[in-house]
Amino acid sequence: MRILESVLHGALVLQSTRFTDDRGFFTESYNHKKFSQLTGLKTHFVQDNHSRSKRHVLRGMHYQLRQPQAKLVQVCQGEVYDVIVDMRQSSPTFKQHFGLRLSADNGLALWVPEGFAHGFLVLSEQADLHYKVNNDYDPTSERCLHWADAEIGIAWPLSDQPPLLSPKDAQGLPFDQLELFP
Ligand SMILES: Cc1cn([C@H]2C[C@H](O)[C@@H](COP(=O)(O)OP(=O)(O)O[C@H]3O[C@H](C)C(=O)[C@H](O)[C@H]3O)O2)c(=O)[nH]c1=O
Repeated sequence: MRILESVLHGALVLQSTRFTDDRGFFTESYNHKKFSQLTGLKTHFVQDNHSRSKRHVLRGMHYQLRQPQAKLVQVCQGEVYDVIVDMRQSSPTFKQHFGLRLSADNGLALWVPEGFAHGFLVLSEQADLHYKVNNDYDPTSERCLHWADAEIGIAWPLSDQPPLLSPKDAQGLPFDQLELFP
């Protein structure tokens, strides 16, 4: 695994190392020692998440206020447009967002520190997201930034179809109504 670029304050785009042969490929999707040496981070992941979504699904933009989660996000099937928004008032990139295509083919991973809202739009027939988090799920402190918030202005690669949203995400709040991180 290597760092491709640093995006927003503290977030990283990583490239996994693939050992390809006639059968296909092998990759260490996560190696604690190599990740720590590469990033200098002392991260203890407590939960692995796996979500499967069909084309046009948009999940997000979510964050947990009281138990903020850092995430290491990868796609192991299909392709998504993955987006993070910096919700940390003290950050030099506060209110800025970054998006990229994560796919089973490109083998990219996104390191998302605590304090970011996270979401994605599915671009393939189906997409499986695998991501590690370093804090427990806390639905009582979960907040949802509306995916189309005009102040943030995410340029989603939408098709002619509107995104498929959960009722929760359809009721996401505007940025100026959300509690933020210090
Ligand atoms: C996140 C989570 C959910 N759940 C249960 C709660 C619901 O019964 C069901 C679906 O939850 P939800 O609709 O919140 O799932 P997503 O819309 O994929 O939420 C995630 O979407 C964005 C992309 C994120 O980065 C977060 O990890 C997370 O908020 O799974 C759990 O049991 N544990 C969990 O950690």
